[in-house]
Amino acid sequence: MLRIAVPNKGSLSGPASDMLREAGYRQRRDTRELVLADPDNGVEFFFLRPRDVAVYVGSGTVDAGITGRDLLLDSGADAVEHLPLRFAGSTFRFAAPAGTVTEVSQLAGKRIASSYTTLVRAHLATKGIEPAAVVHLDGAVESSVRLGVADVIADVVETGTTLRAAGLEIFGEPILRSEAVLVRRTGEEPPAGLEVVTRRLQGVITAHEYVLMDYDVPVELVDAAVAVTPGFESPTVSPLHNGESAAVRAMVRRGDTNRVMDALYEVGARGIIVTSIHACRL
Ligand SMILES: Nc1ncnc2c1ncn2[C@@H]1O[C@H](COP(=O)(O)OP(=O)(O)OP(=O)(O)O)[C@@H](O)[C@H]1O
Ligand SMILES: O=P(O)(O)OC[C@H]1O[C@H](OP(=O)(O)OP(=O)(O)O)[C@H](O)[C@@H]1O
Ligand SMILES: [Mg+2]
Repeated sequence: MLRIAVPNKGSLSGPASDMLREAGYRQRRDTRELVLADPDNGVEFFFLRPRDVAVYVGSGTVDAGITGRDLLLDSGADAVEHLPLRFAGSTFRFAAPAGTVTEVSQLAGKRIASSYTTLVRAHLATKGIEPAAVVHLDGAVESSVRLGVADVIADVVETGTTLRAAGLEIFGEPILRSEAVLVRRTGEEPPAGLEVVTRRLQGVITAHEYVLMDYDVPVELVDAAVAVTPGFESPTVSPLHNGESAAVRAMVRRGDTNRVMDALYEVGARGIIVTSIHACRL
């Protein structure tokens, strides 16, 4: 059976299990369950700390796992990104009290607190900057400056709410753009069975990111309408019974739905209907 590590806690845990469930896999009902077999699909899930997932994958004790790109890079484990999963998006950034440190070059000689110290050290090394110290903290890193443990932090930023509440401001370019990722062991062929898991997860991502759009358009306007909705490969165009119009079906990015409907209406399409995709395999 393919062994897959899944975060047992934290912000990745819920969405990771939801995604696997949507891909047709059994997921645990009780958060105290540590292992769950899904024999029908030939997979066994191990619920592990998100920070440890890449370590298990790198050691070869599990075949693949879901973690954050930031956690993967910080772990230094022999694991590589296999598939970005498009949830838990965040940036990893430096921040300091307003006006104190405003450029990365000013980090020389400063104390920097983070839960991702390997990542921070590696980043500073590429810039040739030597800090006074890189202080490892487990969490609530935003409080470290006020409490006098550090001058600057490097932390996960999603909305920026936590930073603002702590009176901190980001500076410099993002150190990293992170999201949840499926990881596998470095330098090995993907293990047997991972291809099916990958295709299923890709199907879930596509079903979330795209909608199906149907519309009717006079035959002489089909080319203009199809230019607005080119679809994945090419849209399906079927003749209507009246012989004057065609029915068109195409996949459209969910975020573009209303702009595309406006454009189609302008072209002359009518009866535009948008449907969510429940599942797909491209
Ligand atoms: N607010 C957030 N938005 C998006 N991703 C986040 C957020 N907070 C943490 N993450 C991501 O979650 C992963 C860290 O998971 P981890 O469980 O260690 O911390 P957590 O989600 O902050 O949970 P906790 O602090 O409760 O242990 C990283 O990949 C990080 O980028
Ligand atoms: O930009 P925001 O939307 O505010 O989100 C980012 C915050 O969310 C996470 O914190 P969490 O609540 O998990 O606490 P932690 O620092 O103890 O991990 C992360 O570590 C940041 O602190
Ligand atoms: Mg956290």
